[in-house]
Amino acid sequence: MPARRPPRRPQRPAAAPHPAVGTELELEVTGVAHGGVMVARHEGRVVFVADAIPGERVRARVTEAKKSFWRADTLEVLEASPHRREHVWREASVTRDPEGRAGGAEFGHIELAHQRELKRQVAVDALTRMAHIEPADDFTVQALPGDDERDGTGWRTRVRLQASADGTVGPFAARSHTVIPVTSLPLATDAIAEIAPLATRFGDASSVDLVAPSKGRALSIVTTRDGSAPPAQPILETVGDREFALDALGFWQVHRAAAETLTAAVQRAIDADEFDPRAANLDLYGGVGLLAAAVGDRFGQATRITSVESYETATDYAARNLSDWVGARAITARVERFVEGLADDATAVERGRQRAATVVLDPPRSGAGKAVIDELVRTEPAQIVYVACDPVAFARDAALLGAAGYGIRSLEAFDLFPNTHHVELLARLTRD
Ligand SMILES: C[S@@+](CC[C@H](N)C(=O)[O-])C[C@H]1O[C@@H](n2cnc3c(N)ncnc32)[C@H](O)[C@@H]1O
Repeated sequence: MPARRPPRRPQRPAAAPHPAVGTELELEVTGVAHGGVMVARHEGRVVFVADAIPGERVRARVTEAKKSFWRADTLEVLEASPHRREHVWREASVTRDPEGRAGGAEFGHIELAHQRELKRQVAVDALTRMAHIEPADDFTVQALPGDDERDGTGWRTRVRLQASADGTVGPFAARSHTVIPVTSLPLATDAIAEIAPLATRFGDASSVDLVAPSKGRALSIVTTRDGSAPPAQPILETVGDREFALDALGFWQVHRAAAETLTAAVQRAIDADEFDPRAANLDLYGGVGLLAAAVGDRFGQATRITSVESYETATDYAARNLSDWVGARAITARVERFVEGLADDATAVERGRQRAATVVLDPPRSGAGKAVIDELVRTEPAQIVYVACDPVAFARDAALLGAAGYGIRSLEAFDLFPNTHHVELLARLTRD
């Protein structure tokens, strides 16, 4: 007997867009929010506005209408902020139709020093509101070497171009997956700009990655639509005198000066009096071992440290990159699995080593999260150095750490992503 098909569910009609979507508003922009958008109000409701600056009056079109907030795109600047300037990327300018603006440079219309001030405000707001931590009065977002001279351009050593159905490549539009053809990539390093195939059509590509390592020539790697992985390409990055091997498409800090800046900042953050080279020191979310090497280079040959990373290829490279330290090892694991039961399953000797440990953690944008923080604090490490690429996720984790008795002893912020809204924080935490 043929199998009976279940009766078809009546199809739900597609929800009609909210009547506000598409309407135009005049808005007074009053502040900055997380995520590269500014804050305004319309009839008491918060509207997050793209391509504006606090202090401006703009005409904007509503793109999304939720119960508690709306989103809008700036169409025209009616009263400009003194911090407004011509966008560093012509193809992302507010003078274009919002759907045709290139994404990835959402602060490019703001003077560089003021971008950093807005990033500082976002970080301070997240930390005070979510973690009840008040950064010191002199807390600022620090520029990386060379950025002021180039107005925050020429720093990206990695660029992904997306391919549209007709083979045109370019960045996605600011808030959609529409590929925008562009004639330049101002945030990219000169080496990438030179090889960028912006006028080429790629018949069967889904994306083209451009990678400019600090050693060797820049590479262009095509990923095809059939989903097959491009062949592995080992590259070398240098940080001071140290070399790191990695796969061209593996994680590496994107700004040309970021690896050096974070190495120095991690070395500076660790309190030598709290550091024990024989302890069960950890480098969580370790990539190819950049920050474990920073620890090893500061504290010498006898340093014991375990670098934990989920991507096996990166761990293989990390093992190689950390071979100078006999006490260093790299293991492939998800951090949440690695820390699970770490304290409970340890012997008394191991517990002593855990309590004496320095833990460096550098999670992805979503942060480490409750499960990881809860297990980590059960090991009671002597100090935690948290490298964060998202201030809100960091504030969430800092609140959990605070509840477990770990307070922030030092805090720095770096403008690793000029002309975008992103900011990097680096904090050292110890028990009260
Ligand atoms: C922000 S990167 C930092 C890498 C390294 N610390 C560096 O500075 O080069 C985060 C790394 O965490 C890895 N990762 C992401 N989620 C993970 C997880 N749940 N467990 C372990 N590693 C993870 C990624 O593959 C990436 O290499």
